[in-house]
Amino acid sequence: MTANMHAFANGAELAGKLADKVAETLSAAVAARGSASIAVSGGSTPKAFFQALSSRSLDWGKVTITLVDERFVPADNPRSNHLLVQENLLKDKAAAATFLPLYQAAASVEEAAVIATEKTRAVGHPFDVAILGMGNDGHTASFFPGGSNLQTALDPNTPRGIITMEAEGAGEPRLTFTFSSLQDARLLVLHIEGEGKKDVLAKAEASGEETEMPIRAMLRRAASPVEIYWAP
Ligand SMILES: O=C1O[C@H](COP(=O)(O)O)[C@@H](O)[C@H](O)[C@H]1O
Repeated sequence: MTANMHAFANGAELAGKLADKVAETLSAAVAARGSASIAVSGGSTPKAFFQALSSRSLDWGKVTITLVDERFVPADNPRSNHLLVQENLLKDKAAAATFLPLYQAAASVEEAAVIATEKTRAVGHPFDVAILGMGNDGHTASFFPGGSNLQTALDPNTPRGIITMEAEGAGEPRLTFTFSSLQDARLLVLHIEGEGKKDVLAKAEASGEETEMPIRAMLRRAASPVEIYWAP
């Protein structure tokens, strides 16, 4: 519905300011409801933000962290989003948080999605914070153009939870929270960096099918305003 642009001079400044905003939102959630939840993205962009957030003082013991999406690979795989979070966020002060992984050592990705949905059922009604990324193809979470379950993932009537996604641009089969799970986060952030991503965002903001650039679903239909954090 609404998107607000927050532009910073560089990635380090963005990481610090976003960490401040997220820490403030999580602290307010703990004060208001006794606990807080955050779903974060993987990929190459969020590393500095994770490191900044891990140093912020708040009652991390009352915070649950999960992933927006994950590859169907175990946590020791270099492409695992869990590994990225483990190495960059679940340390320092944030080591006291509870982490709920999406990957499950199940026989199939479909079975893993069912188990992950069950294990994350208690959080995210709505999430206090959801941090989205965006690929150069306009995907967010694992909502890939041409994805096997894309229509279901983007359907506002698909319940909260995790579904599978396979797509040419995705590499491994994926596990992803659905659109309905993420779009009403109390703080909904799109974190992107670089001139290239700014151009992709401009294209996404223009007219066109959601299925061609699935980030459009968030930009157009999310119940919460999308707070865009960008740096060159
Ligand atoms: O595949 C993924 O990529 C996107 C964007 O990643 P980036 O490397 O361009 O920052 C990310 O948001 C998503 O969580 C991840 O699984």
